[in-house]
Amino acid sequence: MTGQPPPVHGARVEVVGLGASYGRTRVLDSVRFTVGPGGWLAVIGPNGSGKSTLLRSVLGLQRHEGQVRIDGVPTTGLPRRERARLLAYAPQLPVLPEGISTLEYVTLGRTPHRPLLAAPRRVDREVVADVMARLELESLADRLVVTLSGGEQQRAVLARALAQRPRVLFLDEPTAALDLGHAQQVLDLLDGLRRQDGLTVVTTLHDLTLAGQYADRLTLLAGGRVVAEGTPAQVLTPEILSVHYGARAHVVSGPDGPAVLPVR
Ligand SMILES: Nc1ncnc2c1ncn2[C@@H]1O[C@H](COP(=O)(O)OP(=O)(O)OP(=O)(O)O)[C@@H](O)[C@H]1O
Repeated sequence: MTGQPPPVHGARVEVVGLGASYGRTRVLDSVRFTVGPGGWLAVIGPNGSGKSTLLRSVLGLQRHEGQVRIDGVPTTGLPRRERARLLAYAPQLPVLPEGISTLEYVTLGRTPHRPLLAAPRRVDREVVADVMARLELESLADRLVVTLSGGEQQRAVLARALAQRPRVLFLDEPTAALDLGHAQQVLDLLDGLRRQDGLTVVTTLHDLTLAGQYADRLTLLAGGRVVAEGTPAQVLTPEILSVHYGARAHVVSGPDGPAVLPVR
């Protein structure tokens, strides 16, 4: 492990009246949530409920209505570079560039912080080395990033987002391609960053047990609307899972939050 990079401080994210459509099909309506510095909000919901569209809208990557404020400042007025210094995003299905190494790919995360076309500075190299060590990517540094396995690519995408040293991190299904140990490693890393540095974390998560054990608030989307929100224990109930997922499940409470056990 290398020396600690300078700390970042999380920001408050407020989303009000968010709506989005694809053509004439409305996929998000009147969505609102707030997450404070150091908070971890997991957006959950069945397939097609609008989770990815919500993240993309909040990041300004998608046409939408409504307002997104970071520390009270509407993001619509923020220059793109300033927005990239505040907010980082790891998409569910990233398109990785051909012909560049994993190290070069992760270093792209430093772009918003350094002068255009300038070579990486010492601080950039230190931040990149730190996140690559934390995500066990050092031995893959020289491999073409497109040749990594699915789970290795997912860790590289997360490393690039962390190298950005954002104040808010948006992750779409960050553990989808990871085995259980690597999923816990990534979630523990995020948990450490939010507790130590106050990084604000917003993730979508299909694994409801992991969502319940790591996030401090859950927002449940169904049909593009918020149908439940609160602490994991408030949202992860057998009734809510039955109504909105059509799922049969027991919910077992544990010291780190509820665990969802599917019932045959
Ligand atoms: N580019 C698009 N054009 C048309 N419809 C789209 C497009 N992208 C998404 N949709 C639709 O919008 C709805 C919400 O999709 P979205 O990907 O946001 O859901 P999700 O909750 O992230 O789903 P999943 O859990 O399956 O990843 C779905 O009905 C989807 O089919």
